[in-house]
Amino acid sequence: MSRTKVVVAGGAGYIGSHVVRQLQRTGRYDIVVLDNLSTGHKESIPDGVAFEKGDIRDAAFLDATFAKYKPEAVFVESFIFWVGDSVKDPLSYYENNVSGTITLLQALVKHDVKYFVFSSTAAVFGYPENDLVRETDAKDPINPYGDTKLVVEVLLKWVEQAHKIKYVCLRYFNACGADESGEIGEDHMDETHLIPLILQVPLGKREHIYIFGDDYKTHDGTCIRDYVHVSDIADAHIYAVEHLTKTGKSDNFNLGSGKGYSVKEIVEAARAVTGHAIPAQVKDRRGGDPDSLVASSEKAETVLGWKRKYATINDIVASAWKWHTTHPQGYRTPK
Ligand SMILES: NC(=O)c1ccc[n+]([C@@H]2O[C@H](COP(=O)([O-])OP(=O)(O)OC[C@H]3O[C@@H](n4cnc5c(N)ncnc54)[C@H](O)[C@@H]3O)[C@@H](O)[C@H]2O)c1
Ligand SMILES: O=c1ccn([C@@H]2O[C@H](COP(=O)(O)OP(=O)(O)O[C@H]3O[C@H](CO)[C@@H](O)[C@H](O)[C@H]3O)[C@@H](O)[C@H]2O)c(=O)[nH]1
Repeated sequence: MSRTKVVVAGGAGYIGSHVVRQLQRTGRYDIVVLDNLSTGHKESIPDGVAFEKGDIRDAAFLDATFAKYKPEAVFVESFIFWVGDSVKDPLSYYENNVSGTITLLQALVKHDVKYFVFSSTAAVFGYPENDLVRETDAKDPINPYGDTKLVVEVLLKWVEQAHKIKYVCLRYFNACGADESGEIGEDHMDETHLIPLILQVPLGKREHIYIFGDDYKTHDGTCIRDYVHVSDIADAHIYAVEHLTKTGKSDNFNLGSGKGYSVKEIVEAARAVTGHAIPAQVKDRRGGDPDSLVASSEKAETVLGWKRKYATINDIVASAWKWHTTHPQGYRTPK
């Protein structure tokens, strides 16, 4: 069987590196990672995967890379995404995320690449109108980060019409956990995500976890989110590209689990997994946090055939714990 040539832009980052692993495990893809290493890690790229260091905003670099590898599909994980920063510095967000994706799409057009899988986000919905967020729900981002994703989603419709590029937008809810091998995981400088921050307590890196607000309209007052294992999210990329090659139909999918957990419940799960007391202190709310954000995953399951392997929050947290205990300094941990 012939192998499909794919480019993973941002493939050295947290989610991108897991997409690369899952693609590689199928044995059906020739993979090239394209990454400027602004937040990614070269050490995450496994043997057998080509790497080109460069920027998605650099048309000449993309031209040379696409001419060399002749990809049939491109996956995009190369966004900057700290929500707080996006409010303070919207221009950098639009420049990297929107302008970068436009330059990338121009390379797809020039090199006749047919398929595009885009890393979108729950943040396109802003404050959700329903308990379970469906693909058809209103989109109204409340920060520049979410808006850059929505701009690209809309842009893709017109690019498809003009240039016949077929695309899938995957809207990740809260990505977490780490690859079963224990070799790759989450290593963000200035981490803001809840689960890695909680695990810094049993690792001895912080004394307690702050809970941002306990006066939300939820059963225990803390925010509810939909935590999905990063390898399950990565698998969805394979379903997405197979869907595109089989049906030629562009589409958008929410990637969640249909079940939300409160911040307090995540802290409890981490206590159960690590056996550590993990002290928690309640602080003021963080700006721009909706009470609850949980996805219906029905469409991804029925249309793509997406199946999640990680069913329980404890399994998800345990996989993150395995990565952090073996890599307390992330990729800088001496071997
Ligand atoms: N982590 C989450 O919970 C979550 C949830 C929803 C959506 N997302 C989206 O998923 C994507 C990946 O998130 P992540 O957590 O893996 O982030 P990450 O920072 O770990 O990975 C991003 C990668 O893209 C690279 N990159 C950034 N700008 C680039 C550019 N201009 N040119 C080339 N490479 C560039 C970085 O070096 C890095 O390797 C982002 O688009 C993010 O918005 C993440
Ligand atoms: O020290 C902390 C860190 C976070 N939280 C709370 O934990 C929840 C989860 O926060 P975090 O892990 O930062 O994720 P989100 O802000 O929900 O954002 C993630 O999930 C979104 C989709 O749901 C994506 O759009 C974003 O890119 C991704 O960072 C939120 O209620 C936070 O207020 C705390 O209480 N204490």
